[in-house]
Amino acid sequence: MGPVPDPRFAVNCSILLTQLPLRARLDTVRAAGFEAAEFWWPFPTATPADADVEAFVDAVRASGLALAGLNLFAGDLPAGERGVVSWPGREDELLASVRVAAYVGAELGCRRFNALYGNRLPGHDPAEQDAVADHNLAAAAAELAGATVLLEPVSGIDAYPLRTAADAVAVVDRVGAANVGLLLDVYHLAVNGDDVAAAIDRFRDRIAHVQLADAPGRGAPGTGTLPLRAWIDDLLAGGYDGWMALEHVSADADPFAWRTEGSWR
Ligand SMILES: O=C(O)C(=O)CO
Repeated sequence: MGPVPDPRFAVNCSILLTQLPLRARLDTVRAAGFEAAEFWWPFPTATPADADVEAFVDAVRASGLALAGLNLFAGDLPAGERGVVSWPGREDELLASVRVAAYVGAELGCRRFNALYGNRLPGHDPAEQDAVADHNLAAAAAELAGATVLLEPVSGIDAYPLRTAADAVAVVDRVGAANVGLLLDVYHLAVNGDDVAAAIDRFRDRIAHVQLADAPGRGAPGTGTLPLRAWIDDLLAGGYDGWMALEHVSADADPFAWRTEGSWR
């Protein structure tokens, strides 16, 4: 085996540098030497005005950054919602956001779209929600042909049913579309008690995107106890050549200082 290549880090601009307006945020990321950014759904509703979509596309394009990933509409995140993919009655919103994402992807060359599954709803049969999810994911995968729809295990929300890499891969298998893959967010997996090294080993060929933060605290690499360096090296040595998005919080003036401080494992 040859030398392990350097990771290609992207920056999640929905969690980092959010004190800055969009253009300044993107320019800061570019000036720090990154070549890509990613976003959670960047609009207040699933059906943004054309002018808002164009403003977003223009801002990313003007920054010179690639768009590494985009979440589909996921409901009210601050209120604890994490997606509408499995929510009966929200199909039109989800699919409207898929069409917007397809447009943004075509404009900016983005090929990774994260479809947050949605919390379990009181009074609804989980099987009914899973059937809604299967239908929506198949439709999203068809609309986003040529790109990949991602499924992400998430921590911190008890009602969110995808906790481990195996949970997400089970949905990938159920849907059965070739362009649905696993979003390996090592922070969420570790917080949920999943064995991240084993998940990388077992699901290597299903991993379509990677996100990084340390735990506890969801801080920058080196602020917690996770062996991020070892997991990154394992992914790279195993042939993963996609973006690894920094999806951590930071109150530091320079949220990227850890890269040169050598303090991360
Ligand atoms: O809601 C979160 O924490 C996410 O990571 C969404 O992608």
